[in-house]
Amino acid sequence: MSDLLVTGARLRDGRVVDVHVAGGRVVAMPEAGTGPRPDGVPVVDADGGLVTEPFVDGHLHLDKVRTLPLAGEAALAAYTADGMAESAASIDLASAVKAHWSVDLLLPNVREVLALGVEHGVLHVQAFVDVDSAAGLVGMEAVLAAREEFAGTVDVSVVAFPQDGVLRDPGTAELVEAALDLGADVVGGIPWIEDGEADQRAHVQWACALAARRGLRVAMLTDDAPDPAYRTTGMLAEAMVEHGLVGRGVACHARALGAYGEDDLATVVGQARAAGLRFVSDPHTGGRALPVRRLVAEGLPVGLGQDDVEDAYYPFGRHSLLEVAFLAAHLLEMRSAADLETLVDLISTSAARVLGLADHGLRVGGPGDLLVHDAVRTVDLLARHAAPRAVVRSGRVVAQR
Ligand SMILES: O=c1cc[nH]c(=O)[nH]1
Repeated sequence: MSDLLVTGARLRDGRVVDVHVAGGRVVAMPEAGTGPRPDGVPVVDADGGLVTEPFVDGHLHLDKVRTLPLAGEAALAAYTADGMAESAASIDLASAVKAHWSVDLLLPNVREVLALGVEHGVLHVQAFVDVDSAAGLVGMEAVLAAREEFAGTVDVSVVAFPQDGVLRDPGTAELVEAALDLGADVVGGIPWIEDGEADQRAHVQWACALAARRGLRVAMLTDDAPDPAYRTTGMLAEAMVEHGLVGRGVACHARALGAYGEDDLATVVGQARAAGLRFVSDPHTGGRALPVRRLVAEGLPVGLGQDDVEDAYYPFGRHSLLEVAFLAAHLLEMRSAADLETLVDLISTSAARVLGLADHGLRVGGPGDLLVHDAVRTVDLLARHAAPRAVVRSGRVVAQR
């Protein structure tokens, strides 16, 4: 909990202020150069550059980061990903390499990618961690250890994620319970990969009942294929209402919604609103994306996520949410001035709403967490998608260029 003065900070609404942080909280934001200058307090001069909230990664498979070398050439060959077959191929490949997993193998990768995120201003992560018959609790142990190491700098919300299904992979339900006992804080799900609608519904019901019983949130990968026959996003919304989880659920990917006709899409939007369902899209890692612009216009909370970093699903990734937003500007056709502001919201304030982060936001009384950028205009922030000049957590500079 430190004191800091950030001078010449350009806010996204155009005001240029000095940000005074005391005891790790923002205590004043007067017009630049007008407030008292406290003695002996470290100063970061933003010099008229944009200052934003920290970035929030709503969806990262943190256990798998940098495991692409294990999957090898076969994974590269499967990267044509735009459909059901390819996505399923990635799941099978990623599953096969788990036989080689150990905490010693995974933990250095997890650390490196969290540290890379800090350099890029990512201070909140919703981490999906496989718990299934192939991985057991190995990935969970590695990620929980890293969460401990980064406490105070990065907040990692850990999802116990049954990557290979619950009905398809017997024993997984028990492993998810064990992961929650170890310290995972969100019940995960991937209903769309179960065999047929009845099993998909049973998967959603199991996860929501478990979350309700333990007083937790749910976060699921729904309908991760461009096939309008998939219906698990609506199933999730309905089950959230049924189990008293209103406002406590996140659907990631939901790519099938991009293939729905207007009537079906309107139905899911209505169900999501009633359930307080939030969305995370990662348009760069796969084919046809969730209709983000439409969901934002409907007032539903949406965030973007990195999804994967150098694994069987995606060969790139620097854990840079500005890079993700830059790619989304192309893939979602969002390049007007208003769209660019929305994209920055999707990796900061709006993503914080998706994860239910109460203590996020650059304001007097808020946390002393902020990013100082070189860019002066939002368009330059996205065009350069560079690491921030300074990354500040609770008034402490945790990364600097
Ligand atoms: O199911 C999925 C999709 C993307 N990345 C994963 O790790 N799993």
